[in-house]
Amino acid sequence: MSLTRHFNRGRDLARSASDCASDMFAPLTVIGRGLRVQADWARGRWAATPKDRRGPTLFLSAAVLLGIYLLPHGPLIAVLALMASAAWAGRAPKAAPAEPGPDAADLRLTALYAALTPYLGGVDEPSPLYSLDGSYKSAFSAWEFDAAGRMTALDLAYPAYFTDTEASARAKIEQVVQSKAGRAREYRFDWDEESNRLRITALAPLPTDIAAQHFVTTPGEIVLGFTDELGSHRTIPVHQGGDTVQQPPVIWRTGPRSAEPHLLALGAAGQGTSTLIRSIALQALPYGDLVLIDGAGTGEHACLVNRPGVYTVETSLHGALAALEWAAKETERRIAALSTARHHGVTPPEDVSRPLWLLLDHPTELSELAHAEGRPDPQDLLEVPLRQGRAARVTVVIADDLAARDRISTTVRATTRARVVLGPPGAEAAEAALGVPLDIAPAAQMPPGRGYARIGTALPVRLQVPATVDPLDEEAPPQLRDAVITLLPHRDTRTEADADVEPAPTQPAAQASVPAEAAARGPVVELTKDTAPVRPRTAWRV
Ligand SMILES: Nc1ncnc2c1ncn2[C@@H]1O[C@H](COP(=O)(O)OP(=O)(O)OP(=O)(O)O)[C@@H](O)[C@H]1O
Repeated sequence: MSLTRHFNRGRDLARSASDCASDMFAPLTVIGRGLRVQADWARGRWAATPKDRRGPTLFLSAAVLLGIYLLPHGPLIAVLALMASAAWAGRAPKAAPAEPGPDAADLRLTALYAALTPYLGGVDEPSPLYSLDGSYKSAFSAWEFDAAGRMTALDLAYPAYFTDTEASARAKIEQVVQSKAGRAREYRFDWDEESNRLRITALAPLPTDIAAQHFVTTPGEIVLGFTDELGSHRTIPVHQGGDTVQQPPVIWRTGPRSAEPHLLALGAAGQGTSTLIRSIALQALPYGDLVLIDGAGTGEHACLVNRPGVYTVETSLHGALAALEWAAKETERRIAALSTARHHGVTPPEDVSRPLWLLLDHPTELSELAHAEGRPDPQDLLEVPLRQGRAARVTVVIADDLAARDRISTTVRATTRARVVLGPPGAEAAEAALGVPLDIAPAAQMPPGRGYARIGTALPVRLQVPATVDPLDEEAPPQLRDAVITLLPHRDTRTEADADVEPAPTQPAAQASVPAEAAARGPVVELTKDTAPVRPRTAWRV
């Protein structure tokens, strides 16, 4: 042990002595190295001097040395000059500048250029924009990268013969760009077909922390969600993260003057179509009445049961058929009443002008059941409200699974001109859901409630639905549940007093008075999953 200590101590001493010595003798080392350099130089010169000139050279050198010797302090000056020049020649050579590392942007753009070449390169072209031995600088004119080295924008040219009018050709390019630039983000593709240029922009994520709340809109306007500044020129004040900020909403205008009186929302499973229905219901209830059909029967809309203005929340095929038959007759009754009022030049009664909402969550499940049982398809019963509902202020909202889009009836597809798709859709599914190809490449993963909306013939815009959780979902964050409870008609608590439900009128003639009664009735439901009944009201039982 002690031997090791001695050994270590000795080694430390030796190391510090050598450090000291090297510091002390550093000037001598430099001069010595310089003298060696000079000697090498002199030897080289001597070897390079032709033999016949060596004698005169030697003689001249000797004469110079003699002259120096004879000068006052000549030898001392000569020695000092020699030492100084040796110190200069022997100084440590400058470290060679480090080779610049490869530029990340350069590498990424080169990789993207190479990946696009098979799709945009011309085989027989004399000077193609894209070729195997070409440079990205020939086709890419501008680019931007963020601090993390990720591409945020790119401007590129493509050859005129590229079939930029074909959705499938575009989709291939968009797929390549997204795979090279990172699938975690969304990209907007602006194809300038006239000048054969493509502008690619990476899109910042939309905020996901906007909860259900009272939005500042006019009656008939429904906030489907929020978008970016490209998607809306309007902003509304929103409570977000404990503050009030301005956010651009996606507004859907309903009512008799709306060109898009009905909405179809499709979404991948778990991406938030039921949440969208709940969000619409909460915005519609202050101004109208609603019938809700929950085809999946999951009870996700039980919080609306027996609320003022909510006629019914149906989960069974039987109840759904009864409710929809009533809705069809109610639409016809409203049309007749409106036409009579117009004929007599009087204001239509309030019960025909109060908006009526038919909200159907996963109706294709009921369609399948109806088909199996040989009963009428609930979607067929929507024909009258869909076709004549606009004048009668009857608005239909249908939400279903993206995978069930083929089971959506032709009438529904033809009459729902406001469209939403939630979740990351493929190019084909997006086109089927929105009616036009999507010029945005969705991120591989999207939070619930994220998708795209298209109102009428406008271009699709990005959409984030406000977080409108089921207040009966005990796993949902309490503040989000409370936000929804606050908006339910007759804001109350989870301990609302139980009360007998007044029997609804049973005569068809009395159906017109249902809205007024529904509005007048007080809170009657206890907000718990066990006791909230989901049952049809007797008014439209068949
Ligand atoms: N906009 C949103 N913000 C926050 N959370 C959301 C949003 N939309 C949905 N969620 C959450 O995602 C989950 C699934 O939502 P939801 O039930 O609405 O989806 P869905 O599409 O109807 O599902 P399914 O098709 O399986 O019935 C729920 O926990 C819900 O709270």
